[in-house]
Amino acid sequence: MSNSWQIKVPGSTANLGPGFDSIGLGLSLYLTLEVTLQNEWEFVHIGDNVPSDTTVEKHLIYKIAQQVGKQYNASLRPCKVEMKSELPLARGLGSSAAAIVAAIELANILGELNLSTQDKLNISSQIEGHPDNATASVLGGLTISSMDEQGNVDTLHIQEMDAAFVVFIPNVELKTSDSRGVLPSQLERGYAVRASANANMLAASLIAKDYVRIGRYMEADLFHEPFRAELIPNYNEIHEAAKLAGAYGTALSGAGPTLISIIPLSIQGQFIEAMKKQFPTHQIVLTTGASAGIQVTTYSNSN
Ligand SMILES: Nc1ncnc2c1ncn2[C@@H]1O[C@H](COP(=O)(O)OP(=O)(O)O)[C@@H](O)[C@H]1O
Ligand SMILES: N[C@@H](CCOP(=O)(O)O)C(=O)O
Repeated sequence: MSNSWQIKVPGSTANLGPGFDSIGLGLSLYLTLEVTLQNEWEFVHIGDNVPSDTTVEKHLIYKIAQQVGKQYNASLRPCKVEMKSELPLARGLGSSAAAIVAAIELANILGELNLSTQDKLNISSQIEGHPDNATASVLGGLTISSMDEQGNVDTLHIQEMDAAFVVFIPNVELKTSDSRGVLPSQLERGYAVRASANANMLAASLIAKDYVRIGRYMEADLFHEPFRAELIPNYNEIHEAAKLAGAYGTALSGAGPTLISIIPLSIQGQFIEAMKKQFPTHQIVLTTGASAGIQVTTYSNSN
């Protein structure tokens, strides 16, 4: 019988501009949990990018895992969870969605729930409130989704993107809830129609792999970026510099404050070098789409 597992979940960038609350892309930056059965629950945090508090009862991963266990009338075997992460918190790289997806997988293992992929998509998107990050963390790759009022998620999953991505992470946090707080509750119809047309063109360009158009429409959002831009350090400067250095386009990553550029694979080295010189206070990271979503490795007990 197994007594330890590794759960590895990719972070994600949501929206890609006008795909607000719908489009997500898994990134090759990971949250990793090493799980070992023991008599009591325990969380051990390793390195940066993890909350400073490790109290079991308040831990997001513990709370979500218990909530999911309860939903399926299953009790979870206690365990030690050693957690490390490449996803800075509250920066728009889907750390909360990755944590929720990891917690659902944890409940799935410890409660022997036998969840299907569709169950994981539905539960994680319902908890997040929108399916963009959660579906990308579950499946990897690019996801285009809609969630109905009952919380049923329909996702179209596109695996490969022939481009690289560069994230510009500022040294400040911005909670997704705060960044959603500046959005208007209503949009005038003509404005909403233009916003929706840009989102349609982004989705069509992603499926057609028309990278020039992908870049153009990533920069044509009307749903959220116009209202969030003033919260984002160097919003205009990074857009302009990235375009001059050869990016197809740049958008807010999720709710921000990170910005993300999509660039041709051929210019990766020179692009990073130029951006690091121009934005020395940002952490600038070259990444790619994650080819896989949740990955579970089971270690069998030799005793
Ligand atoms: N691995 C984790 N373990 C526990 N809590 C986490 C983890 N990752 C994220 N969180 C919680 O989620 C919050 C960030 O969520 P959010 O504001 O939605 O930003 P993000 O864009 O990073 O998802 C953190 O401040 C923390 O409370
Ligand atoms: N569609 C959401 C995405 C939030 O992503 P996060 O990575 O910032 O949590 C939004 O734009 O609010």
